[in-house]
Amino acid sequence: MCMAKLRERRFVRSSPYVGVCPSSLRSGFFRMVTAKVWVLKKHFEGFPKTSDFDLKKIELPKLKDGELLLESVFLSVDPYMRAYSRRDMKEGDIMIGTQVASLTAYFGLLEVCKMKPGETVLVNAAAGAVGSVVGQLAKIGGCKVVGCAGSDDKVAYLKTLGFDEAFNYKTVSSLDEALRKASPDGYDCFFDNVGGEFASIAINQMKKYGRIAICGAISLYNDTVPQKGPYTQVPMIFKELQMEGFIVSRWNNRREEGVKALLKWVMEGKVKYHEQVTEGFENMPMAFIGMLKGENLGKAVVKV
Ligand SMILES: NC(=O)C1=CN([C@@H]2O[C@H](COP(=O)(O)OP(=O)(O)OC[C@H]3O[C@@H](n4cnc5c(N)ncnc54)[C@H](OP(=O)(O)O)[C@@H]3O)[C@@H](O)[C@H]2O)C=CC1
Ligand SMILES: C/C=C/C(C)=O
Repeated sequence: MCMAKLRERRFVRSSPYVGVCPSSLRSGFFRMVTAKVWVLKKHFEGFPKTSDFDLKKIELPKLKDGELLLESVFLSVDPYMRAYSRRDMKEGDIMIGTQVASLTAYFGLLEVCKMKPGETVLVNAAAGAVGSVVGQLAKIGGCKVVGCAGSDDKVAYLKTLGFDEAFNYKTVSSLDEALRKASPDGYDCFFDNVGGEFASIAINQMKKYGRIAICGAISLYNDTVPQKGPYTQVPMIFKELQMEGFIVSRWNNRREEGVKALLKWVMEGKVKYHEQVTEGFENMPMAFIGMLKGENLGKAVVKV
């Protein structure tokens, strides 16, 4: 997701850079633009480091017909920043790039988990952008919601959002016990943002015919060596579970429906959100790394 201000028509460019911020416009016939860019210097080895990125200044190529120049206002610290152009825009207009966080929760819960009123929904990374919306949508849908997150403050936040049960997965003595205590009858739906060990344990506590939406696997993204079991085939068979991975863009043709529904709930106060704002384009790698470490509450964004 990005929010950008239209500075000049005729320029919109996908680039190999992690983040681009046009910083100055030189007047004159050719209107050359310099921009600050974060360049991925080196592919991550294990957990990303600030030294993997380089901040550079570049001169952007001249605009071509049909292109727009966008100046970033807010950037998201996840890898799917996009911009789209509209012919009827004028200088100074604000454009919103692809939004995925809340739509991911909406379509994942409705279409993959197929939640029904009265069911019990489990979500991990629950205080983050996707997870916090999953929990609130499941409440709107008449479900019991169990969430877990990585700090006591985040757990307290989940309670303010209406989660029925919440726990700190980093401090519980047994994840298995914590999940059982939160829902002794097990789980109908599991919205998995984390994968790995958490998912293996949770899958054992699914109810018969439970549905598991594999949204993300953040506990695995920075592994240099693939993690091994415990393996989940046996509970999958005997509980007759359905597990489905998904990418939110599957429902691009229903974005308007999702955005309208979510906006209505936000306006009605039924869906609350929090933004973790890092100030300054220069701090983008730190914001990204901080998000991976769990320093964000809600959606992590950078105010350029
Ligand atoms: N399938 C799709 O179309 C999409 C998938 N995603 C996925 O959804 C998930 C959530 O994304 P998003 O909401 O943007 O990010 P979040 O805002 O949830 O931020 C990431 C959070 O993950 C938690 N986390 C990090 N490492 C671990 C770990 N080892 N174990 C458990 N929790 C961990 C941290 O919270 P804590 O303090 O609780 O540990 C951190 O705050 C990601 O896996 C992402 O890849 C996102 C968008 C679209
Ligand atoms: C579109 C985003 C995908 C993941 C897995 O984060």
